[in-house]
Amino acid sequence: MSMRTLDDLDVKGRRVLVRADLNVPLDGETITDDGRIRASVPTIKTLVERGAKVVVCAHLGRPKGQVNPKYSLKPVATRLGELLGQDVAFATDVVGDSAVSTVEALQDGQVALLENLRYEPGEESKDDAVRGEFAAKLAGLAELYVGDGFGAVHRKHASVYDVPRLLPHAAGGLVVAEVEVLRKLTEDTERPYVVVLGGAKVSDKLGVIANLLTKVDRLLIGGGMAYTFLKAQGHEVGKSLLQEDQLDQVRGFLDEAKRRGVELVLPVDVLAAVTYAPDAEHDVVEATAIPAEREGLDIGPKTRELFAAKLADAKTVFWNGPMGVFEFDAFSGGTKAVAQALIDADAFTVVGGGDSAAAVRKLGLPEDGFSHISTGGGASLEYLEGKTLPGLAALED
Ligand SMILES: Nc1ncnc2c1ncn2[C@@H]1O[C@H](COP(=O)(O)OP(=O)(O)O)[C@@H](O)[C@H]1O
Ligand SMILES: O=C(OP(=O)(O)O)[C@H](O)COP(=O)(O)O
Repeated sequence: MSMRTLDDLDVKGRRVLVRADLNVPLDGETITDDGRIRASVPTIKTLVERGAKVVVCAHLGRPKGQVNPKYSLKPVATRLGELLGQDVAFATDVVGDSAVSTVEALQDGQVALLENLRYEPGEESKDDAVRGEFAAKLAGLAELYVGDGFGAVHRKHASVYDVPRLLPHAAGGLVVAEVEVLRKLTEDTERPYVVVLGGAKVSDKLGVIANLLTKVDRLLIGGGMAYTFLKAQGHEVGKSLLQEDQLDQVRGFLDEAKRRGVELVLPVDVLAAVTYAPDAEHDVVEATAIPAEREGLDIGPKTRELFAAKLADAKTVFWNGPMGVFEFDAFSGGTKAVAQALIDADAFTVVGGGDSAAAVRKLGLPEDGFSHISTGGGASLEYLEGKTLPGLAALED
């Protein structure tokens, strides 16, 4: 795949729309981890230094086509300004009057951020015409496009897929760097190759498993992902996260893993809590005996040891998705144990995903203990499957 880079665009004095992934965790209006904003800074800085008028666009959370102040990018504009060392003008809509006037007021070397793309139903629409109409408005704000939101390149969304078809475009430095590392993971995979999956985006990420089973030697499943597997094996999971409509699919994965000789490793014990809260009363229980009124919020001590043992001899590891609700200290031990096992392994180790990367930082683990920390979880997983990602295909020459 060949993608044009920033060096192929003459940006001086021109309005450049940068699609970034600024989907950071928030506690109210406080950004709890700014990793994705930091990762977006080098491309924006390069454009500023080259005299572009930089129009950044991004999504935050999943507001589903509705304006919802809870998902405003305003706090992100402030943080981006601090990191860039210059003001970032904030447009209070995406393609409306505020966006148009904010962009028109930009001088060379200045930066603006548009409000959350996902306030607009056109951004994520499955209808090509609806998406196309919104894409045309967004493209109308700029003369050039830079795709740098690696964490969203697996989404066939207007800002990711359609806009680069309407404007001269290039890949930003973050996308180029991420693809380079992931390509290495697919091209020289030293074995054993172990993938660890967890997190909460269960329905999204179950889809990658069928394909991963053809590539990996071991698949360790923890986090919110594990309970659909335990239930598929016939165990009750109480109030734990569950994707009831995908149980048949998961039974298929269990059979397929057996047929292929892939070790699919599930939790043997969990921390079962009475409620979803930082100070929730909880006990360690067998994964096969979760009480009806409890929910599993972390993997238990035996599982931590089991997963560490399954990672000890790995030569290549990809990990996406926390093993538990790491945001609550009482349920962060499983994630910490798995992260430590990656650090200890003599392997090429890649961590991917906004929350997984945030967890590494929150838990005080050394970022240089991993070969690479990717900004994209779902995007990395789909790349590893060998899929063509819409946002990368759109950037190809
Ligand atoms: N057992 C669990 N029950 C509920 N939520 C969980 C559980 N384990 C992990 N999570 C949540 O998963 C979220 C991260 O999931 P996800 O978005 O899939 O990861 P990433 O952003 O790294 O790709 C975290 O907010 C974490 O609290
Ligand atoms: O957080 C993201 O992905 P990730 O959790 O898979 O790393 C990206 O910003 C994409 O967000 P989405 O999964 O709501 O499309």
